[in-house]
Amino acid sequence: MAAFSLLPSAHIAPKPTLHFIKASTSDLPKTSPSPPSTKPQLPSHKPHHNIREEARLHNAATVTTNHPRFSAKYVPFTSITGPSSSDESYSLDEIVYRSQSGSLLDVQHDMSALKHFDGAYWRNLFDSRVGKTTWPFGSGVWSKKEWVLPEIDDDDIISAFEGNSNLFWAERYGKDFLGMNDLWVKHCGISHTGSFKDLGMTVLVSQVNRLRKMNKPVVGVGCASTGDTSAALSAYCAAAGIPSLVFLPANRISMAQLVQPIANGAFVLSIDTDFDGCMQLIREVTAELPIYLANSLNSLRLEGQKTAAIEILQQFDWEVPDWVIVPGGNLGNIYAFYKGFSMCKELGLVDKIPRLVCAQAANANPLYLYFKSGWKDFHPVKAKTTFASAIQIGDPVSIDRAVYALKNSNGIVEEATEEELMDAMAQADSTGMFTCPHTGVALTALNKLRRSGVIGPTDRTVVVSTAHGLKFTQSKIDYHSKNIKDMACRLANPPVQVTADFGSVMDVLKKYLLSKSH
Ligand SMILES: Cc1ncc(COP(=O)(O)O)c(C=O)c1O
Ligand SMILES: N[C@@H](CCOP(=O)(O)O)C(=O)O
Repeated sequence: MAAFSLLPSAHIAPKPTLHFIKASTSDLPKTSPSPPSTKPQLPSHKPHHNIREEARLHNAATVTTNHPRFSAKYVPFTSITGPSSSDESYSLDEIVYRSQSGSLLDVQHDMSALKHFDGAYWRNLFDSRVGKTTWPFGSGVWSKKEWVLPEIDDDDIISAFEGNSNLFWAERYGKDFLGMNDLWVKHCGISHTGSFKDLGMTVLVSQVNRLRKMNKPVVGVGCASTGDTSAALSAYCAAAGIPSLVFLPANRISMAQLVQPIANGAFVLSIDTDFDGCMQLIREVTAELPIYLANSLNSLRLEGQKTAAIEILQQFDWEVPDWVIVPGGNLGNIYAFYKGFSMCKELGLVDKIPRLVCAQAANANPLYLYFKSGWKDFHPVKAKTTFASAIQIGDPVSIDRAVYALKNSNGIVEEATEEELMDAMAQADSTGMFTCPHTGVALTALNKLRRSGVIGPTDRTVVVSTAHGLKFTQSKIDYHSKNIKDMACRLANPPVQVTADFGSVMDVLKKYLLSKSH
């Protein structure tokens, strides 16, 4: 059989007023459970406003009221304390990525202001915004604006109405392969640029837009990338008219990922090193030049990414799943999920959080090794080539965030070999999905935990699918052509070559139908 290699390889309990800001009448606290309307009522003789103008008019028609002032700031973060309550803090309008001691930063919200409203209020508010086109709340991220970037002007937001992604009931996959009846796949890759990175990038680029309007020294925005961060950055910057610069490890990302920033007009550097080398370079460059850092070292990104967790709860009508499994590389996303779930608990939308599983490729597994050591020894690794190329990362910048998230969610770390992740991806595809290899890593983790009995048959489990399978077609072609060294590719389903005559076609069809009849 010839191989088919096509390509080169609310009810509001009023509380004492804190600060006062201008808020629209529709945002006034209500004593009834109904959430505020998010749709401005415009005079009928003004039908030609676009949604951004509608929001502008709506915000202009505001009154001063006893609405608490929501705010957020950067604070130092460590794996032991999490976000610190020390005196060190920075405005989100400062350009800062690390604390004085060199630790990570976290965006800390004024929780006492948010607690001015109860859980029912927030649930109703968020639910009221789903499925609308109201600017900016039609976005799954900005529908949670008060918890994301509360102080940004709606007019400064750059959004592609990202989020609101499908939570897919994996009925057949769960039943046939895992004996599970409540398995779900959160398709974060069915998104504007084909990965979950859109969720964070809308926040980061919106804040950059605001900083530039404030005349802060930001000439462009840059990132190191294994392909998805760069795609999202270049798309959002292109939409905003802001220059973007991307550092890519040469020959280590898929063709589809490479073409995304090129098409969106980014300044693309293909560098002869791996992702960790690119990350080091972009950190040095952004320390010297007026280029804003867009990697998840910048905690703004995680504010957007955390909304996927809130969205999962919302999609389950605010019931908490037992498990959420997330593939991990630079390790920002596992913390983002933890933060989203934790905020929902702290603000009374739910009463617990799920157990988190972070899944790594065995070829790039520093977190897994750390976990297995009982959190004793962390050592960066030299990441080896993996089909899950977007997580080929050996020295994750968010290691401390991941450790904190896992320790505080009774979490687990699992790993997947190349064969395991490719088989899992093919198996999921055979039940109607079209997954990426990183989702294959997460599915392998599920498989292992299910077989060892850690995850039970009726446990409600969500696997986070982080990118669209269409970005990784070459790996699927290689698999289904059985064109991978030292891999059985046991689920390969290559096309059958047949001559163009009725008899030959009938022969192969009969053989196929026979094989299906028992
Ligand atoms: C498709 C995909 N899945 C998973 C990840 C891992 O996310 P994180 O780096 O936040 O751990 C990335 C990027 O790193 C990615 O691009
Ligand atoms: N997979 C990422 C790697 C960088 O992660 P980030 O979240 O720190 O930007 C990518 O697509 O580049």
